[in-house]
Amino acid sequence: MSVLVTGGAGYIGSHMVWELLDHGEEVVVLDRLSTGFDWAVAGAATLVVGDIADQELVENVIREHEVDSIIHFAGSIIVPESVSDPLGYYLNNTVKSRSLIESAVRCGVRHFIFSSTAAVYGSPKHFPVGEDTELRPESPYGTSKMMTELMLRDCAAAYDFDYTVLRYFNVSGADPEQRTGQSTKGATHLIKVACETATGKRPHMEVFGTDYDTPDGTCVRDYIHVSDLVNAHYLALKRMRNGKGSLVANCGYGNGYSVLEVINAVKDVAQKDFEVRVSGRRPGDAVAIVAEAERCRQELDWKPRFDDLNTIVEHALNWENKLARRNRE
Ligand SMILES: NC(=O)c1ccc[n+]([C@@H]2O[C@H](COP(=O)([O-])OP(=O)(O)OC[C@H]3O[C@@H](n4cnc5c(N)ncnc54)[C@H](O)[C@@H]3O)[C@@H](O)[C@H]2O)c1
Ligand SMILES: O=c1ccn([C@@H]2O[C@H](COP(=O)(O)OP(=O)(O)O[C@H]3O[C@H](CO)[C@@H](O)[C@H](O)[C@H]3O)[C@@H](O)[C@H]2O)c(=O)[nH]1
Repeated sequence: MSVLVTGGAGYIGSHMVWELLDHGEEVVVLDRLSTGFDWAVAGAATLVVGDIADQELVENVIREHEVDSIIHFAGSIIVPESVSDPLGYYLNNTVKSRSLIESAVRCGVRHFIFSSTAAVYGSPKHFPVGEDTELRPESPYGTSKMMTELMLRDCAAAYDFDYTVLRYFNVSGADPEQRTGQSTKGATHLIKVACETATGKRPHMEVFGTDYDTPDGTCVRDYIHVSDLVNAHYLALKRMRNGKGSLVANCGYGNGYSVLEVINAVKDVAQKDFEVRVSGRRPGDAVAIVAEAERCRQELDWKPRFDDLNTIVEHALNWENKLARRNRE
């Protein structure tokens, strides 16, 4: 029996592979290497290079590796890019997920975990945001993920199949042992960008909008350490294997930090000042979003280990320094 990790050469997927291997699971990764890297996949996992919508390939992999569960990370992830390329996002995130789900159903895969996002909520009026809040995505990215959630709900009702939808808030940090981290080229995520600026890879960075209705005028997010996030996936897998059925749960800590607070944390931890320029709002950005995180703790018995912004930043910086050393060698 093995677990198929789609997008396992990417940032979060490569951490998932280590989490599964650390728990003694057999792992097969399917990734087309569009934003991921073959070297990011742990050597003990099998890497198959290909697209999730190649049904012949996917179904062969499922049968050959006796896949009982799929953890589906593969997708396109940049909110503003989805605003300018909605068709690309609906294709890669929605249409291709449908194809993967169909392959799973045809091959009798029993458990499916899906990377959803806080972006399905848009900018909710009340905080923290519980799972039963109305879904009102404000970007094609969020809508593309919401549509996949709905397909999973309907498929679980029709076929012999359980699913877990995990709605991630802002994923950041890196493996504390530095076995993997975020290596994305041309990264757009705030903590990654700030760490690249702190380590001199970028001359300066920008703050997108200081005129929001928030305490310091910048957007507020709930940053979750990637190692805690992938641990929630492992617990969700165990829960489904124990016959507990389908689940939709937020993955965040319930703490909101503004863009400026995050940048200051990076400056403090790196002990470095760097240039920060103020620019206009970025299309598709929600104003503020913070998770109600109780369901994940209760249903999965999830006990986060890195719920601390400075620790997240420290691990992200360690990985950035490792990448910089690697590039110099
Ligand atoms: N990073 C975050 O803050 C965040 C937050 C919420 C949800 N998510 C979701 O988590 C998942 C993983 O995100 P990430 O940050 O690791 O991104 P990433 O870009 O590092 O990883 C995505 C991986 O999927 C692969 N991929 C993309 N399309 C594919 C396809 N059609 N077939 C095969 N492989 C394909 C890419 O090569 C890459 O390795 C995504 O689904 C994303 O929407 C991420
Ligand atoms: O150089 C930068 C980068 C970001 N930001 C701001 O920082 C905040 C966070 O942005 P970012 O790190 O890009 O994350 P989000 O746009 O919130 O989206 C992330 O978090 C979502 C969940 O909340 C996921 O679904 C997405 O995949 C993931 O990209 C936003 O207000 C951005 O405008 C800046 O001001 N400057």
